[in-house]
Amino acid sequence: MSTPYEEALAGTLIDRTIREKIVLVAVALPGDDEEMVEASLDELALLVDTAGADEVARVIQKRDAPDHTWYIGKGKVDELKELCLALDVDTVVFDNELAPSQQYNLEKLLGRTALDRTAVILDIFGQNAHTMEGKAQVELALLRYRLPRLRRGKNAKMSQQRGGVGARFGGGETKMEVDRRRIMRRINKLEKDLSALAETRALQRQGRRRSGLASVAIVGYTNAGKSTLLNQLTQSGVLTEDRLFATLDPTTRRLALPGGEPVLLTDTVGFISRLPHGLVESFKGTLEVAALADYLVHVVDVTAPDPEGQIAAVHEVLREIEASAVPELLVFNKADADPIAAKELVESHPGSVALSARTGEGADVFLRTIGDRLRSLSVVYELVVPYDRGDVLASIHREGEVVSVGDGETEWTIRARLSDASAGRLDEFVVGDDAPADDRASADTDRSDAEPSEETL
Ligand SMILES: Nc1nc2c(ncn2[C@@H]2O[C@H](COP(=O)(O)OP(=O)(O)OP(=O)(O)O)[C@@H](O)[C@H]2O)c(=O)[nH]1
Ligand SMILES: [Mg+2]
Repeated sequence: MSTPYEEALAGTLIDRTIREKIVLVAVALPGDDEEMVEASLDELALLVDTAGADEVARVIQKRDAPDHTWYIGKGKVDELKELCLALDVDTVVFDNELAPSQQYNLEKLLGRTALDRTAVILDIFGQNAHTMEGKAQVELALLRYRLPRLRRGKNAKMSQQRGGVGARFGGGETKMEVDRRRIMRRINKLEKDLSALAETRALQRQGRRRSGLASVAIVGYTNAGKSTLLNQLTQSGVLTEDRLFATLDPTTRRLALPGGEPVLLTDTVGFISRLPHGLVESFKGTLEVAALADYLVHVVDVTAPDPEGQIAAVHEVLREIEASAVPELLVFNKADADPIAAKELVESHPGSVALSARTGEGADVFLRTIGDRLRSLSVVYELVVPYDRGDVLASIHREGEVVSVGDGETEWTIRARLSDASAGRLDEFVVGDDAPADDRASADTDRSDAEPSEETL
């Protein structure tokens, strides 16, 4: 018996026995730079390839505005149909987001499946989710996408009979109402499950906070080398691939910084330009790791066609998930493949570092930098430590910067610059700090539920 997830993907998995032939379509609106439209289509071709199909042609139309009915002009749809017949094309994929009605009209006229960028991304996500939460998030996004498109089931017959990309988002028209109700019930169930998982995660997070470890999230454009970096630094066996969205499920590992201070490093899902809003919504559980981190390591691929554009796209997603306020360290990766580009990018982004996650070159500077950055977030705390707790004095020296040590009758009074995390861990010895009033309020709240505990992952 198949699980609901398998069922949700049943119409959605690529038929591996054929590689579908795909025509890519884009509309250039006034103000769109032609090169950018081409670059965006190159990326769409990569997405299509990752999903398991082949680009056989691309069509670009300049328009003042998208056509309400077809997105492109009617004349262009006719041309597109000719092209599909001539090249035996299975599916057309638009780089722009199609309204359900436009998708329906296009399929009716073309006699084959019409998809948009969002559908292709959803498809890749569907193939790459492995954990329970990842699968629930993907299924939710897929069902939300499919719901307003249910009626188009009878279209694109050819593609549906053959399976493949096109079959993925269709529904049976005869049982449309039944399907709709079923999907809505399933959406409700998934939303409930995901919010229960969010609660579990909040508890885990509380545990981590108590353990006092600073959290660092690795973010960046898809394929930038985030997982390779995590592996390089922590010898984890996270899957790395020259494919888009290889990672959907977050992995957290403990990493010791050069000063000895441990941090939690999390590798997570990559971003892309115009990441579908529905996916961001469904993946908020996974994405919140960035918003809640103490620091972001923003990995950029220096060999990408437009690294600056990718940085901007990542910043846009960070804004959408409310992670803009978290400080970031820009890391220019794949310096081994293009050292000159890496050097130029570092020069134009003061404070950034370059490295090769693959060879490890530059990792030492990176680690020192992130250590310094985390320390600079720190506050001067006053601690009272009994003379018989030399171990505590040693950890203060190791993790922070000691400003002064006063000797008392039975104890040292130490002023030291500590990260929030270290202060949390040393909570029982802290008697005061010089944080600004509101910071202190939040630091106190954070620490109020802290108790000395083993560091836990
Ligand atoms: N030359 C070179 N290739 C690298 C480097 N780091 C990563 N790569 C390659 O880039 C590709 C993507 O690496 P990943 O680590 O999977 O990238 P990611 O950012 O985790 O990608 P997603 O999880 O798909 O978003 C793989 O083929 C890596 O081998 C590097 O420093 N140099
Ligand atoms: Mg990855």
